[in-house]
Amino acid sequence: MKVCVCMYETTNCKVGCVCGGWSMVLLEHGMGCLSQPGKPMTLHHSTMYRKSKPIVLCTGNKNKLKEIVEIFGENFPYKVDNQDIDLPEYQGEPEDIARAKCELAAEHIRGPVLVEDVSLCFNALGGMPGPYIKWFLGKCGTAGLYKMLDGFEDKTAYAQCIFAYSSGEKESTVKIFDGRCEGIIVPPRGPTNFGWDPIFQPNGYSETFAEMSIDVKNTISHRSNAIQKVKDFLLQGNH
Ligand SMILES: O=c1[nH]c(=O)c2ncn([C@@H]3O[C@H](COP(=O)(O)OP(=O)(O)OP(=O)(O)O)[C@@H](O)[C@H]3O)c2[nH]1
Ligand SMILES: [Mg+2]
Repeated sequence: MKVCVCMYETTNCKVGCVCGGWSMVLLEHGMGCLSQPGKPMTLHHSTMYRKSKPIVLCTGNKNKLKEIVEIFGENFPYKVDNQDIDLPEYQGEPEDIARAKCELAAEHIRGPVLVEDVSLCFNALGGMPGPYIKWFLGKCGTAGLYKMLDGFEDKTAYAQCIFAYSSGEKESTVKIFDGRCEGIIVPPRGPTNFGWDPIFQPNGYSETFAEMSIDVKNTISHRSNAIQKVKDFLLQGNH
């Protein structure tokens, strides 16, 4: 990261911002910065948008993409492009799968990338199917997934969404953001257009993800919890 030292005094910034090369431009434009000396700057959103490289979100899942775009919202200051690259997913712990997927995406894109990997974890099964939910869903369907818990009293589960971000720079480390939503597995209810939504009923709600409005899902979901962390990270000037 290039280090800039602010040489201009503004109301908010006196000296020494570490800002990835932006402060001169911004300060010459009279925009100032909002950070404490030595801390990353919070930059003016529209300027960030114009100056920074787009973040490439690598996913082939249109439902995910729709939710991600909605959760980022209109005021998200970075341009996010989508590329449907078929990235191999290794076996292992969810975080390791997301990290490996992100490294492959960064190699391919050679720029800033975000990937997402989702797990549905049944507590009675020690967290399985977890990251393999896609394959279980494909082979057993939602009703079959519910039946997997027939022999267990414990129907509790959690949905986990891991975002992984890489700046795409050589030797940059992958940053992980883990978001979860606790709930129970129920017989399928509601529209069937997105994965296992019909069998996941989040705690505190009487509707499954599939039955509730997308606005409600997007405020409580595993995905929205993870994206909030991604947003906080990026808005601290980390992109
Ligand atoms: O009902 C759902 N509500 C959700 O909120 C949700 N998020 C993901 N999924 C499904 O869970 C598996 C994850 O696998 P996954 O993370 O590898 O996704 P994917 O392979 O479809 O896309 P990607 O890897 O290209 O991003 C896939 O079957 C997804 O369809 C969801 N189902
Ligand atoms: Mg996948």
